[in-house]
Amino acid sequence: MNYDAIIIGTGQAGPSLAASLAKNGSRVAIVEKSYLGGTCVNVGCTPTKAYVASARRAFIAKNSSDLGIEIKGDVHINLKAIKERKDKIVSDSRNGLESVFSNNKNIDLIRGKAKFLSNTSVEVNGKTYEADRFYINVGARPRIPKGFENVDFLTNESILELETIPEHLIIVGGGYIGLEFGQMFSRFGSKVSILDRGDQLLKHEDPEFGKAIQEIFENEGIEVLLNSECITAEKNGETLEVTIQSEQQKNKIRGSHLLLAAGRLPNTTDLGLENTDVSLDDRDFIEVNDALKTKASNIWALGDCNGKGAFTHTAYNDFQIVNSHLFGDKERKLSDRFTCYAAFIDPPLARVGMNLQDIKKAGIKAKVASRPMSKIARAKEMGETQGMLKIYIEEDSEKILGATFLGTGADEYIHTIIDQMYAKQPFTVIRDAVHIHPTVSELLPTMLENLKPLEEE
Ligand SMILES: Cc1cc2nc3c(=O)[nH]c(=O)nc-3n(C[C@H](O)[C@H](O)[C@H](O)COP(=O)(O)OP(=O)(O)OC[C@H]3O[C@@H](n4cnc5c(N)ncnc54)[C@H](O)[C@@H]3O)c2cc1C
Ligand SMILES: NC(=O)c1ccc[n+]([C@@H]2O[C@H](COP(=O)([O-])OP(=O)(O)OC[C@H]3O[C@@H](n4cnc5c(N)ncnc54)[C@H](O)[C@@H]3O)[C@@H](O)[C@H]2O)c1
Repeated sequence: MNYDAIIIGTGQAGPSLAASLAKNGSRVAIVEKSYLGGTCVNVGCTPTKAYVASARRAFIAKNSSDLGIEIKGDVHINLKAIKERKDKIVSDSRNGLESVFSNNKNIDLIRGKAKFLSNTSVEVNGKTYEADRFYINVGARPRIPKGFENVDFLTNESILELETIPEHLIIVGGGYIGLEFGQMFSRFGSKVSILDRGDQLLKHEDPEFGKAIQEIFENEGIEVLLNSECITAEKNGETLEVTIQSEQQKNKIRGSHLLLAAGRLPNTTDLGLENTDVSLDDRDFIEVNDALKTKASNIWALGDCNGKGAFTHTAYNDFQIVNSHLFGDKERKLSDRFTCYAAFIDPPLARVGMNLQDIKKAGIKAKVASRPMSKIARAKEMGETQGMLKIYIEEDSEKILGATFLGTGADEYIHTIIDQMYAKQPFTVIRDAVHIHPTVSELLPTMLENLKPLEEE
């Protein structure tokens, strides 16, 4: 069977690209080996944020006496009902995608696992399909550390299938996945222990943010064990035992359930890429240029599998870049993208561009605007004063280098900074803007009136 283009994977870039190619007259096939919608829709952003919302309601129900709200009696957490709500949101999204494909006569959906036979052909379920161009959007999967293969562990996929709340959830990994699930299950009623081999939570953030999050988690009753390399696990009756190597000693921690949140690996090593000109880097990510083209002139790689981002918005932006080269002004490129993301813990941590460590490493002369949430009127009114805001400005250009916000609503007002960075305007534009009272955002101009040298941080 011959197509103009074949897309492998229905994650966050593939479906939009299929629709655009089809709209512009191409005959397209899109191959999917699992559920339509990929990680984000089925086992990533969508289900976890639905659970985060339930967990926050539970927390508020149990912890509002400081605002004069007392709930007498038990707050019951019904994980089965929480899961049913999540399943409905996920299946609505998945079904929406199914109908996009079935209603488009230029798109064939092929169910099965694709493997390249050459630069111009793939095999799916024993059948060969040829195309002029290929777009790889195969995503990533959980990394299972050595020593854990033979134990009954959970991943971000299986934990979302539980219908009863774990008594004691041990989590290996203090990154986004570990923290989001950790706080959520603690709020559902599990005892939670988060273990990381590093010396702080969220290793990509400045240490003060890792520390602040650790404090917030510990205040909620979550156990955080740092400098703890988890080397193996075994089952002893109903109990799971994880062996930890820390400071020359071996310890054991026991719990009822074990979640592995120890990073993700790209789905690139069983794709038959050895039959093509596509190359992988030393971490098995597909190597691409600024327009996401691989070393094969007719094959592009988008989303998590190219290692240029690990988020839904970066995968979708990859689609926008490729699409601009196909049907637009051909001007969009990877190197124009600023790193930005949020960890959807409560309060959320949101980040754009450089942090203090990055700036120091790059030797850039910079100033900082900062404010603790405890000095923000709206946060006080809401009773949510945990966290702090930092914005970094390059001294010479007056451009914003980056910001890290930890605080209520941070995942929304970080966009004030993101947009300003894309607008390539000096920080003085925000400094002189009038923001609405009472919001957290209204303090951003005030913060920028008080820049300090980095050394005073
Ligand atoms: C628990 C969790 C929470 C997350 N939360 C967020 C969040 O809040 N915000 C955010 O921005 N990001 C979040 N992410 C990350 C986000 O889900 C991913 O970055 C995003 O889904 C990547 O999209 P993608 O298109 O690259 O690949 P994916 O969405 O992973 O899609 C790849 C698809 O390709 C298919 N596939 C793979 N190999 C083949 C093959 N050989 N043949 C056919 N099909 C194949 C897979 O089955 C899959 O459907 C989260 C991730 C996890 C795990
Ligand atoms: N809010 C979001 O946008 C969001 C949410 C969840 C996941 N994600 C995506 O998923 C990706 C993966 O997330 P993740 O949290 O699994 O990975 P991560 O790389 O962010 O964190 C993994 C952590 O596990 C630790 N670790 C690994 N092996 C260990 C061991 N044997 N013992 C102790 N600690 C160990 C590492 O030190 C690291 O801190 C992220 O890069 C992110 O892009 C995004």
